[in-house]
Amino acid sequence: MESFTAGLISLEEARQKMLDRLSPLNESETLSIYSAAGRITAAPVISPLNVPPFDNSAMDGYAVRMADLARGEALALAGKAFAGAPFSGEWPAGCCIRIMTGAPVPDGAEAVVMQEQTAAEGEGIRFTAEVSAGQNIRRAGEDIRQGDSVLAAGVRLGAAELPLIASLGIGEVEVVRRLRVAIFSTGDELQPVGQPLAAGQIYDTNRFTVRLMLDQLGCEVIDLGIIRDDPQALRAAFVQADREADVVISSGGVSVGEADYTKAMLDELGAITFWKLAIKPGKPFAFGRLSNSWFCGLPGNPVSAAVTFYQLVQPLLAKLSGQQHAALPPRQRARAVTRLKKTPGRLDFQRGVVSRGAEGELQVTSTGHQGSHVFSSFSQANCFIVLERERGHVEPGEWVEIEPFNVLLGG
Ligand SMILES: Nc1nc2c(c(=O)[nH]1)N[C@H]1C(S)=C(S)[C@@H](COP(=O)(O)OP(=O)(O)OC[C@H]3O[C@@H](n4cnc5c(N)ncnc54)[C@H](O)[C@@H]3O)O[C@H]1N2
Ligand code: MOO
Repeated sequence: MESFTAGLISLEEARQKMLDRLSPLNESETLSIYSAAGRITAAPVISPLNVPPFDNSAMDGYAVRMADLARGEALALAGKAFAGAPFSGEWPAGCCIRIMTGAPVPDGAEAVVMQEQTAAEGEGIRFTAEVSAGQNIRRAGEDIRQGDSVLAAGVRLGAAELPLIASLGIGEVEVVRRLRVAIFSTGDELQPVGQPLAAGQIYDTNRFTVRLMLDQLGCEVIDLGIIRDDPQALRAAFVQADREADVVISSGGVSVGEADYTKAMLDELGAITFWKLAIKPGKPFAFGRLSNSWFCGLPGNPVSAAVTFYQLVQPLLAKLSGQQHAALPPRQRARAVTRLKKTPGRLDFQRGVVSRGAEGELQVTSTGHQGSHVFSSFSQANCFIVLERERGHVEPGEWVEIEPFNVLLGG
C-alpha cells in the first residue's frame, strides 16, 4: 500500500461513523397522494378495505355451479354479469350466467369457465374442458385484508406504492417533512453558467450535480451559490447554511492547498468526525457536525464530488429521512472486457458499461480515462466498477464487482 494511503479510513467505516451519529427526523406532514411522489412514509399505511372488495371473475366466460355440470349437458343462459353491473335475478338449476372479467360472481357460483373452454350448442353453452371448483374466482380480500398494513413507515413513495394507496381509496398520506439542505461551491475560479469565462476560470458544475441529486431525493434545496476562497465569506456561508438547514453540503477546498479553507472552517465552527477516506475518487471528503446541522464537504473535482455525494451523502440523507430500504443497488460480479488501471491503496469507483455477454454472464467495459475531472465518464456509464482497496491492475477476463447506477445517475 502507498504510504500516503495508510491512515485513510475505509468507505464502510466512514459510512458507519456517519450513520451511527444521526437519527431520523421525526417531523411529518400530511400530503395529497398526488404530491407525495419521492417522499418517505412517516407511519404505516393501513387498508380500510378488502381488496378485492368482493368475489369477482378473473375471466370473460360463464359462472357455473358444480352440480349443474355433473350431467355433462349444455346449460341454458340465465343472465349476464358485468363489471359494475352485477347479475340480479333468478338462477334456475341447469343454467349458467354469462360473466365478464371483474364482475361480481353471482351468489352460489362455484367456478368461472373461460369463454375459450366453451362452445355454443343451440340456445345453451357446452363446457369443453375439465372444471374445478373455485377456478377463475378472485376472492374478496385475497390481495389485502381490511386492517392490513400495506406499507411500513420509512418507505419511499413511487409508482409501485402510490397507486396501491390510491387503490384503497386513500387520498392523503403522512410523510416525513422534506430535509432542508444548504449547498454552496467554493473556489475563485468558478463562474456560474451563462457568464463568460476569463483566463483560468471554469464553470461551476458541482452545485448543479448536487442540486439535481437533491431534487431527485425530494429535498428542499437552499442554494447559497459560489463562495470565494476567502475565510470571511466562507464563514458567513457556513453560519447562514447551518442556521437554515438540516444538512450543509459544500464542494471544493477540502484538500491541502493554500486556498483550501473548508476543513479549517469545520474545525472552527463545529466538530469534524472524519476527513480523508481510502476511496478513489473522493479521498478528501470531510464529515462533521455544525451547531444545528450535519456537514458534508465534497472534494472539488467534479467526479469526486458526484461519487462522494452518491456513496456517502445519499445514505446519510436516506437515514435522516427515515428511509428503511438501502439507497444503493446491490453489487454484482462481472467479467472485465477491457484492462482496468489501478494502483493499490484506495477502493476505486471506476465508471463502466455493463451488459450481458454471449454466455449470459455480466461483462463490463471501462468508459476510458478515469481522471476525477473527466465528468463525461458518467454520461457514458451505467455502473461503477468497484475495485478493492488492495487490488492492482485488472486484466481482461478477470472478475470484478460492479454496482449498477440507481435513478440519481440515470440507472
Ligand atoms: N497535495 C495534494 N493535493 C491534492 C490532494 C492531496 O491529497 N494532496 N488530493 C487531490 C484530490 S484526490 C482531490 S479530489 C482534490 C480535492 O481538492 P479540493 O476539494 O480542495 O478542491 P479544489 O482544490 O477546490 O478543486 C479541485 C479541482 O476541482 C475543480 N473544481 C472545484 N470546484 C468545482 C466546481 N464547483 N465545479 C467544477 N470544478 C470544480 C477545481 O477547479 C480543481 O481543478 O485535491 C487534489 N489535490
Ligand atoms: O479523490 Mo480525488 O477525488 O482522487 O480526485
